[in-house]
Amino acid sequence: MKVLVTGTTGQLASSLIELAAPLRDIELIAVGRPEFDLTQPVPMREAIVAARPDVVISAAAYTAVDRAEDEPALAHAVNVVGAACIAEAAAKLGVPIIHLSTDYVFSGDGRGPHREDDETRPGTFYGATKLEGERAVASITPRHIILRTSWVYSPFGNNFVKTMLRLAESRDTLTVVSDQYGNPTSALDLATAILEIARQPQRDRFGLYHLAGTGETNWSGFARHILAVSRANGGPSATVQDIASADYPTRARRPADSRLCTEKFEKTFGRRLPAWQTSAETVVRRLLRAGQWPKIPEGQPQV
Ligand SMILES: NC(=O)C1=CN([C@@H]2O[C@H](COP(=O)(O)OP(=O)(O)OC[C@H]3O[C@@H](n4cnc5c(N)ncnc54)[C@H](OP(=O)(O)O)[C@@H]3O)[C@@H](O)[C@H]2O)C=CC1
Ligand SMILES: Cc1cn([C@H]2C[C@H](O)[C@@H](COP(=O)(O)OP(=O)(O)O[C@H]3O[C@@H](C)C(=O)[C@@H](O)[C@H]3O)O2)c(=O)[nH]c1=O
Ligand SMILES: [Mg+2]
Repeated sequence: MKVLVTGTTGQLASSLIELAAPLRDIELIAVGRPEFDLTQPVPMREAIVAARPDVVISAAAYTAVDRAEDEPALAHAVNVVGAACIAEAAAKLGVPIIHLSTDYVFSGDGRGPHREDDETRPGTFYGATKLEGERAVASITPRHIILRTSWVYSPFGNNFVKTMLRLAESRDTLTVVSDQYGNPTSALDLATAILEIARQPQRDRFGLYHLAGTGETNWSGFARHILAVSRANGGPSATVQDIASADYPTRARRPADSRLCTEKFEKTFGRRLPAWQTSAETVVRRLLRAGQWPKIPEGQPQV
């Protein structure tokens, strides 16, 4: 079968490309920049229609959480208008779309784990555009599987794991917020589950689901685990000091508790993602082997 993913260098797109490469039954096509830009979504939509995939995975998004506060129009163009255009292509072909969304649709002021029908109230512009994007996709085609995931890391692109390894190279102590709770998710685990869903006939499984790594932590707990694994494998290490969000000012205010309840996904699809600690260990070890943890994300404070 032919599976099309939007985005070419994103964490999830890269994971899908890597995992699908050896599979005989899946031909994976990635569409994205520089050829196609979601701010000009019509050519992208037409290219998708012309490619005639059996399923579309809508993974590309504007993901710079802080920068989105200052570039609301761009974030909206990509996450809402762009996502809608991708859904139009899937609708025109009559094929399912698997669209990715985020835990940041929740304000995080209430207690998690959040269920799919819990009240959404994004506190960031990124979260607001992702929520509007979900709604646009759902209104355009009933054949949608919307997956809200969280705290994604991988050997690819920019992410918190790479940032921690990078900072630990030059510092003895890292200060990391300990009052924001969530579920770290490996993009490779996510991609594995998505390819499995893509293979199955969808029928009555369309809808909205939460899908994230099993177990929960806060950012400092995540950092501590990353650096413990790194240290044990001869990589950079540092002491992690807990701080409050108030002591780590950022342009966008992150949710305090955006933990996701993944029960609905488990009941419907009969699987859950591995424990976040196990998957994080796999990714850290792989990064250490490759000697790679480049680039602190643009627009992020580099304390
Ligand atoms: N990262 C995270 O922590 C989380 C992500 N998600 C969601 O999961 C999905 C996948 O995220 P992830 O793989 O981590 O994202 P990344 O930030 O790693 O990658 C984003 C992708 O979107 C593409 N993109 C951004 N702007 C445009 C544009 N104007 N035109 C075309 N493509 C564009 C990028 O393209 P290019 O390759 O050209 O840079 C890149 O391929 C997204 O929908 C995201 O909202 C949900 C929860 C957590
Ligand atoms: C680098 C760093 C970050 N932090 C804090 C800032 C923030 O509250 C938290 C996480 O930082 P980041 O900027 O890496 O994470 P952030 O960009 O907010 O990650 C989010 O990205 C989007 C795309 C999503 O959809 C979310 O699920 C989530 O993964 O850690 C520290 O406390 N110390 C540090 O040294
Ligand atoms: Mg970030």
